[in-house]
Amino acid sequence: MTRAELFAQIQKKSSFLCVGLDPDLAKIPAHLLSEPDPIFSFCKAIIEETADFAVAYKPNIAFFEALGAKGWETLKKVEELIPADIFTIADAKRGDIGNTSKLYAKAFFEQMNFDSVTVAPYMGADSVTPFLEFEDRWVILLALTSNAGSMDFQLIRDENGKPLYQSVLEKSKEWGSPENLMYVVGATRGELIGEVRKVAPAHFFLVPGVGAQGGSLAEVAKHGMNSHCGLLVNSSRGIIYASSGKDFARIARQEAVKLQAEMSVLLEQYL
Ligand SMILES: O=C(O)c1cc(=O)[nH]c(=O)n1[C@@H]1O[C@H](COP(=O)(O)O)[C@@H](O)[C@H]1O
Repeated sequence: MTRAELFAQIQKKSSFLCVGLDPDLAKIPAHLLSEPDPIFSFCKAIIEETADFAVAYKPNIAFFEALGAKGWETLKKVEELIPADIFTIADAKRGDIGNTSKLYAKAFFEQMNFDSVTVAPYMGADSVTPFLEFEDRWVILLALTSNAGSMDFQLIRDENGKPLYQSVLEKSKEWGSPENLMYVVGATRGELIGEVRKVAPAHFFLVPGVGAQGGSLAEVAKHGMNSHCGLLVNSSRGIIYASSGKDFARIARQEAVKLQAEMSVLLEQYL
């Protein structure tokens, strides 16, 4: 999917919601456990109920990989089920020496048909650029993550006072463009989102951390929105586990509607 197509979807749905698919056998409603593929049944119901309000889905690969070979089959079926006009993110946080990254890219862009994959920047240019060689496919590079451990490295300052995440942004902008490179910026980072925006004015940000991790959607929009919206805000547990009963999909839909309604107001305000 191109940047223009993604923006068109955002405008059409008045939404920049990414629904995170983090399906855990220990958390999905008990009545699904007797189904032949409980994780698929769960994701299918969530997708069917939320697709009108979401512009992206982000299956977190760990939740599928943990189930072994069957998990990979389920992941492929889930990816194929997502409507073609919705952006797909393989949240795999990959990155390795060049020839290995190339095969990671093939796994997600050829074996499966994801629009994008999350990638860690730590190993540098040759670990990231193989993912950028696929037409209309995207790298979503970890910049400033939502977790407490992000302080350990990402906020370390160099001798000029520049934090490491800023060096990651500046360097990686040479590898791709706003047409094929996004950044992960955690919703829990408040006004720092504005600092990231200064360095990357045109790029999309994938923003996890609203809902279960406590980030504020209004703050994210205030500091992060650009003229093409420039934001995909993810919520996983806050939507998919809003109910553990037989009504889980309907309640997930309600949570998605709530976020979309808030996003619609923010789009009116800032675009
Ligand atoms: O790359 C990510 O998606 C990611 C980056 C980050 O900084 N923080 C973060 O929480 N995530 C992912 O975003 C999702 C957040 O889930 P919830 O906290 O349940 O909404 C999980 O799949 C995380 O792995």
